[in-house]
Amino acid sequence: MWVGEGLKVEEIHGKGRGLVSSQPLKGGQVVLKDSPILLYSTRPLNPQQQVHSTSALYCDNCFRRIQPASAAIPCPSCSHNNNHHFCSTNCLSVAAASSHSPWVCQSLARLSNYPDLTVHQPLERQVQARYLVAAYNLAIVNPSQFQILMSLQSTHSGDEVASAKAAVFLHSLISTLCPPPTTAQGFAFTLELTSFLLARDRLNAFGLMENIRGERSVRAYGIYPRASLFNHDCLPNACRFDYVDSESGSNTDIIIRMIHDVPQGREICLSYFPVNESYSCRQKRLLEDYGFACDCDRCKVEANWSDSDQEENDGGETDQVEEMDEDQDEDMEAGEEDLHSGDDEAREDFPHAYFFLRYMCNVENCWGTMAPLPPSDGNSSNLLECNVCGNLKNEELLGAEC
Ligand SMILES: C[S@@+](CC[C@H](N)C(=O)[O-])C[C@H]1O[C@@H](n2cnc3c(N)ncnc32)[C@H](O)[C@@H]1O
Repeated sequence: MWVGEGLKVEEIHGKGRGLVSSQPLKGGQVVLKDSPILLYSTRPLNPQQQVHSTSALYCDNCFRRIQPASAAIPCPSCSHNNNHHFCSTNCLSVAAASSHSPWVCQSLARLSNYPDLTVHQPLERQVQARYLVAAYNLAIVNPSQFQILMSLQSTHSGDEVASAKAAVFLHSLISTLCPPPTTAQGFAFTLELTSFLLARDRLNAFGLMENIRGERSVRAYGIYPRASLFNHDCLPNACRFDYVDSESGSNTDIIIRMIHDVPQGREICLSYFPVNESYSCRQKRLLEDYGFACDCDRCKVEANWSDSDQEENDGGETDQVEEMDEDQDEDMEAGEEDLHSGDDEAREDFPHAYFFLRYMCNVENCWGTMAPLPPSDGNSSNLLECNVCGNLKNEELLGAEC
């Protein structure tokens, strides 16, 4: 499979498949642009349960914010319960032929009127129901993309009893209220398939984020088959950008850019969550949500920290970053060799301080990761962009800012 500029798929010991650089890569270089095969909203199924009455309205096809909300075009089939909206007639007709087919429309309407799901279950279950409807719809409208979904990693993780219960509940609900049409080729609607689909979602979904008045939430989840091949590292060398509110026709694509230079043959990894999380939180999340114990270089170092070191770092490592000796920054260049170099005591205790100083966004409570803008004419850019808030920072001014 061709995955992206300068990347190849390899089996990585203990991790399954992963992506490795097939040539030296430069900081800021775009190594992958990927389109979703599936997108689904995180809104409650019943609009009356929207947590904030002021919550933004998104197009149910392209997931751009609809502004003003009065410009929204309701789906003519489910407008009676005011459930699904589009930003244009084009999005409405594209969705009607794909992600918002008559079966989806009917299924979501039935599910939204079912209190056992919408009142007595957590929001997470309703979002899983949306995902299952989207996945079974994919099997009907685009069997080849459904096969791609089926090829993604699906090892079970976390609380297996709770996951099995959720699968039984959702499967029986869909079987009763809205079974997928039996005409669909290439899949059998079984409890086993439902539970594998849920596991694939847990391990592979990327969140398209929203930031309203500093409060971050996920507006939609997407399955990006090539980006799903990136393994996790707590000190990633690449990070993900999306520009979902942009006017571009491919606004739901995600872009993976290199954070710094890496040589050929190095595994390229993302962090599956903000890099400021403490060692214990990271280990817990990775085990519960992704089914593995992380043994990356950063975890190896932090595993030896004392409890007081851990506590000091819980809730954000920025304090330590701010305390870092500025000389360290001057000593080091952006290249990966430098990130792993250093033999003084401070670097052994906290060799990744440099990473936080340089590549973590310094906007309050953002915790985004910064990567240089794409190089032009083979020259790396001095401007770093935050993948959460879009803040730009000039590398040359880094010392002055800190
Ligand atoms: C999004 S998938 C990544 C691609 C996956 N390795 C594959 O073969 O398709 C996430 C899964 O990859 C594995 N994985 C990712 N990062 C890992 C790491 N640092 N150590 C061990 N396993 C990892 C875990 O099984 C995790 O649930």
